[in-house]
Amino acid sequence: MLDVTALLVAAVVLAVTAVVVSRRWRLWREIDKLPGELAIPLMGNMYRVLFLAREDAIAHFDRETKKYWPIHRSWLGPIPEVHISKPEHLEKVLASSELITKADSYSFLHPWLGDGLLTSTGPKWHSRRKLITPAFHFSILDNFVEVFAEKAEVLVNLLKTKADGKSFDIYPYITRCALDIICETAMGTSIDAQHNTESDYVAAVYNIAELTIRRVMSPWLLSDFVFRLSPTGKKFYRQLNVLHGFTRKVIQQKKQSRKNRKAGEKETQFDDLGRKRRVAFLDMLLLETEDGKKLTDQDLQEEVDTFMFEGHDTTTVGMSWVLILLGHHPDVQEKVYAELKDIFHDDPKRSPTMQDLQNMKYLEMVIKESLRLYPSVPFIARRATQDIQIAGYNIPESTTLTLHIYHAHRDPDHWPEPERFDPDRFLPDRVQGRHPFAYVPFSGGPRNCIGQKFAVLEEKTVLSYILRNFRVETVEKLKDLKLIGELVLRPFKGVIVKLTPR
Ligand code: HEM
Repeated sequence: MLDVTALLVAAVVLAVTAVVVSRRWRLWREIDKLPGELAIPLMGNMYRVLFLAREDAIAHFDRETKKYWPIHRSWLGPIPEVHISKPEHLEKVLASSELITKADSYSFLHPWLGDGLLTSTGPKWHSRRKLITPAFHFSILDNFVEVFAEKAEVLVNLLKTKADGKSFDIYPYITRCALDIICETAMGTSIDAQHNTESDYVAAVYNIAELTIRRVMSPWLLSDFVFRLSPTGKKFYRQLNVLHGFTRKVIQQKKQSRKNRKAGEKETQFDDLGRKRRVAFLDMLLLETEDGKKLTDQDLQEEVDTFMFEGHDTTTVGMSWVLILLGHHPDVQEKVYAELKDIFHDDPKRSPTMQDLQNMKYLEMVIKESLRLYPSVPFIARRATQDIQIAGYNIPESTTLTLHIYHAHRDPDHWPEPERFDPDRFLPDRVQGRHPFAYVPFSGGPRNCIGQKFAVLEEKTVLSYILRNFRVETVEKLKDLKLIGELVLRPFKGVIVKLTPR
């Protein structure tokens, strides 16, 4: 009897092994038809990046992508990854309503963002996206212009103390301004990060991104068990408690105040600081919840945390690159200034209205060209949930598809002289006829960025404040800047500028 059982177990183990091996064999055979560097068993191509300095990684990926242009493969240990850079090939993935599942690497964001809009997939993502889309309606964004302006004014006042022609890193100033903006618009709460630089919450937002990156770059921290026990993991979870504790508290307070209002308690038109009350994304989500579309506290927290994550680093680097590029191109900076003078001629100190922001046509072209050359999110990744044919190759299910937004924006077939900064590329007649996936800083298709209009309005407001008040110069040459593309694309050594008052 024992022999029969043992035989059966052995047969099952053999059959399962045969299926796994044949699947791996097929995967390996298909993937290795694509060009790419020599891969070694188990390690794949990781040997090429393991000892690479952080600031050299982008240059390395750039060389590799150009060498095998327009498509190549690499192996992250046993995991195959296909790199896609041509707009026509990006379209195949991004436009698909099937290929909407994020790559496994996004699981590093799970402890922080849970299964929110950025990381979820399938029916959960569909229903969330439908629910959240109205929160980004134009009328809601209109109510945020005042917030953008209020925070930008604080920024300009702080920068006045630095505008002595000496160089300094403007990046932390812009980060704190963007943090103030997203806190107020997402949660309706003011942390005043710009004055309160020592706040636990502000430090936690900073640290959590840094610790997430440290984990991604350290293969020995991949396992949750090991990570939790490591010093990096312990620090990570301490910071996570601060972040989640804060958002949880804000959600509870908002819910309570809505309950009080329903119970007949009259809410004043003004908040504790004497400012007119504004609607935040969280209010919109709570409204949806009261309309019967149930979102648990956990769901609300995931979405608020996702806005906090996606909504400040991305715009910070976006604005930083505009300042760097304008520092290198004083002629373009003067054209932007002339446009701003034209708009605000009656009162140089006036806060912008939505109409003013819409009139900043040239600044918008500058922002777009800057996002072309330096897209805030240079690479995104999906998991192939089915076989897919690209450039004559069959890419099997379960492969990681890494989409190089950075390289699509430099494809010489679509962008003549791709390295040249030229905002006129976005003149209406030059945009016409361009491939729809040649320019995708906000991704494209069904999983594009829900916050893109918000981002451009915020950037226009803050940049217009800075440029109305200061002339910006840069110190380092563009070609000497080393980039890092961890979560967002930024200059490794900060954004060093000189400001002089206008
Ligand atoms: C210049 C600024 C920004 C850039 C360049 C940018 C870029 C992107 C990109 C490339 C994606 C796709 C990510 C992926 O597929 O992995 C994305 C998704 C997303 N972005 Fe943005 N983003 C910006 C600002 C914002 C802001 C301000 C918010 C919120 C207030 C926001 C919220 C989101 C969300 C929630 C998603 C996930 C959408 C979904 O999957 O349905 N983003 N963004």
